[in-house]
Amino acid sequence: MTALTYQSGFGNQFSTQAVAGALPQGRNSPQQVALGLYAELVSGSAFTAPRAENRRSWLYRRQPSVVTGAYVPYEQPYFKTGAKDGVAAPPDPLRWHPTPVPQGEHLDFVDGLRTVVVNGDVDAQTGMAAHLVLINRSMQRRAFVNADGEMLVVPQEGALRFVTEMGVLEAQPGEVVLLPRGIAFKVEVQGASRAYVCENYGAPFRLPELGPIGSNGLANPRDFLAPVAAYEDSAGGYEIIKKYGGTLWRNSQAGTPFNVVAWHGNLTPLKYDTANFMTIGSISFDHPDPSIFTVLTSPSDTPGTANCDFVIFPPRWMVAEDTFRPPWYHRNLMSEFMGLVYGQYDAKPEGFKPGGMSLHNCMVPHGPDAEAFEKASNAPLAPHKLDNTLAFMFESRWRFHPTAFALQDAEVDRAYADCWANLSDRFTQP
Ligand SMILES: O=C(O)Cc1cc(O)ccc1O
Ligand SMILES: [Fe+2]
Repeated sequence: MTALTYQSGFGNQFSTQAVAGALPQGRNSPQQVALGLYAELVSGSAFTAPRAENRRSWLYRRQPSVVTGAYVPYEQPYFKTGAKDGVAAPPDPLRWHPTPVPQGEHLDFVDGLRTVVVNGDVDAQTGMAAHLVLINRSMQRRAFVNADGEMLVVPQEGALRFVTEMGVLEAQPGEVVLLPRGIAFKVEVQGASRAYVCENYGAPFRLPELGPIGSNGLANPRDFLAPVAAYEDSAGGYEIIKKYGGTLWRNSQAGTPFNVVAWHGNLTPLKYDTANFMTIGSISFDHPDPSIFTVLTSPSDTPGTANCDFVIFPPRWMVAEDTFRPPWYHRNLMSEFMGLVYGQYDAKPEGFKPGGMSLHNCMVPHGPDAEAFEKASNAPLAPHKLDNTLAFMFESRWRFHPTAFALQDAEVDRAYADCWANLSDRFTQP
């Protein structure tokens, strides 16, 4: 396998062609595109969105994507959409042990998707879903198009290869991939693989403002990598699975959707290696808010109150003096869904396993388990590296509703609340 080529920079205006002369120069839509190609525009924002938020790309392809078959419904009962597909959210903290990848049945990226929590309303373009995807089979002559939202994929076990209309990307655990709304892709695996997915129905993810941090730091724009144009040459039909308004549809078409010979623009799949995240933390005292770990944010219409923040807890030094260093006990207006890619999470060193998940919804109290509290309250405060660890959080202003799958079929940790039971009343009256 040869190493893939990428182009660097979040939101850049990229130009790429797989065949010399395919990309029009000086205009987007010449009377005749070179090499017999068709021009097609994909808009990821309203035409009139402000320049900083405007996303669109021009695709030059062998056939326009309108050449396809008629859609019929497709059954995938575990792929859910919006708050309406969840059950009443109990006000308890919830945690799940890792769900193994099943071996008996063939599961690709589409059939292996298991929605865990949902909020919002896809028709109102608000909210998101957090899914697990359990994969043991590559998509072959099959592509997926999600008109409901962009997808942020967080591989947890196994490397994933994404063939997209705009080219090919590979990602392994520690890296993440952002797939824009409406762009066709398929996922190839080498063996049993598991990933977390954020499906974002709202405003597209962007880099957070840096405020007093300045012009550098956190996720730097150049570390986001876009693919170069690549097209499939092999003949034969394709099945397209399309998610549209919370319903899945399928069709058959004679050609491949991966027929884009050249493209330019700023709407593109991206990958990002979290090892490149420039982490900031306290160098004096106190535990800062986790917003310092924001990689990407999907804003809502209320300033500072995200539809979804993607936050990571990467390897970092803990040096704060006279401080309880792990997260504090807290209740949060925002709702917190977490996963663990590898290693240990400092607030729950034993109970939260790689591949597991937790849900601390709006105003649900949570914090370090009794063991972590005991340890951190008594540890010598020498500089200490939290190493070989990567947890993440999808944080949303909208309360998450677990799905029936999450509460009935997944590995719910029925004893989760016990992890705080030993936090006894230690008050001593002076
Ligand atoms: O609850 C959690 O584990 C996530 C979290 C981490 C942190 O450092 C501060 C607040 C917070 O919600
Ligand atoms: Fe929290």
